[in-house]
Amino acid sequence: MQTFSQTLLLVTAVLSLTSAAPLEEQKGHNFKVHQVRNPKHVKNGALALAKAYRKYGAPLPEYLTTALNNQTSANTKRATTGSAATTPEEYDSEYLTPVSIGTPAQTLNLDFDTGSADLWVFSTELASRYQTGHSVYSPSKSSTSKKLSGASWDISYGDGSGASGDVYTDVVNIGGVSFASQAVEAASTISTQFTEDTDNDGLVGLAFSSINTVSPTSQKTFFDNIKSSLSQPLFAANLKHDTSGSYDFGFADSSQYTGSITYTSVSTSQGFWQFTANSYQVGSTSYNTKVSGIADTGTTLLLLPDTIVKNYYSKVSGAQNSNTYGGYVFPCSATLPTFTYVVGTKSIVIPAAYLNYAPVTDGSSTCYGGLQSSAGIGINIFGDVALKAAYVVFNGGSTPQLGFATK
Ligand SMILES: C[C@@H](SC(=N)N)c1ccc(Cl)cc1
Ligand SMILES: C[C@@H](SC(=N)N)c1ccc(Cl)cc1
Repeated sequence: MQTFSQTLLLVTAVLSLTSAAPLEEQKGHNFKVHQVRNPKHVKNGALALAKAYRKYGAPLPEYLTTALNNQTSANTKRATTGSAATTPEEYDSEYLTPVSIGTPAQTLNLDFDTGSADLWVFSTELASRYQTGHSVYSPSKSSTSKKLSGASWDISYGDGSGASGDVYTDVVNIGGVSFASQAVEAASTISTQFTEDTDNDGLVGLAFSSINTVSPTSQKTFFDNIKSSLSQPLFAANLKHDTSGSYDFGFADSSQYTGSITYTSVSTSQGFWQFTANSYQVGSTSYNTKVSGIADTGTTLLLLPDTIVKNYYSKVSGAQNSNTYGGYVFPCSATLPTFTYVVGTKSIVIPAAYLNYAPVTDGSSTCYGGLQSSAGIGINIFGDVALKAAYVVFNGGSTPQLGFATK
């Protein structure tokens, strides 16, 4: 409810905002004075109004203080960006990225996984035989570690692997971007897939925090924690075949892709970066059918419906769906077609070489396909075989989106 004097003030303030008569008329003489509006000046009614209130020594009404505060937080320019090199294991089976944890920094090589939301690490809480050969997180050696009282975690992945343990908060730095109180999930148990993977020291979950497994209070991913401080609320995956690529935070690196980035909508309902490709191609044959799936850096292969997989391997002489090897195999000498998925109107072409994943066992002349069936999973998975053909932007803005560019 405004008093008369406040209304008077408001009227005065508004009048002071209206443009005054041109300077030359005001001064009476006729020489042309050419005023140039400051192109940089952003009109800001709330600020001008507040100035008028202050000029008359009147207290600011609540709505005005609120407006100014909202602007201040919005105007606080996000400043940070960062970039970390990510290096493929043999056959591009996974990509490992150095991450610094604690004070002094303990650097571990972690698997960035846009298909899960837990940051967990090999730790001193594991039986010593499982620590051998790994970099492990030792909370007791970090002056900034804090035990998250009563918290535990237990994760199972689609491939049947898993891990569990308790939780600390500590400073985590990735590619120069730091967060002081990141939930660091220390493993005290890990499955055989992890005990056998001697280079992987844990995972950084980059899916949505809604699927974090910490109990009783779920924790935020590193990306969720740093998002508001980034120049732009996004990260990008630039995975490559048989050589190091990068994870970029807060910016899309235009030196790393060609043409434009095509953005497409994301469903976060299952906690994943789920999107829909409009169509696909096997070689030059186009199939006009939509394919939904998740952008998942933590899964090695491209896992799609049987119909698509059958269309693909029908073009590969000697291909068969092997019970022995659990998927489509073919002679390593076979000529493979490319596989294309279309995001918006942008075609992402997966080179044939990426679709010859690896010999079924070292030295074999039978090779395992990079494209396999998603039957039984319940969701299609655009894993590394698909993502390493693109520069992929994971935009966590108010409406999350995925962006794809060729490179
Ligand atoms: C979503 C991924 S797991 C992950 N990226 N953390 C997945 C689910 C189910 C299967 Cl069968 C294989 C992989
Ligand atoms: C990301 C998860 S699940 C998956 N395989 N897609 C995982 C499990 C086991 C290892 Cl050794 C590495 C990664």
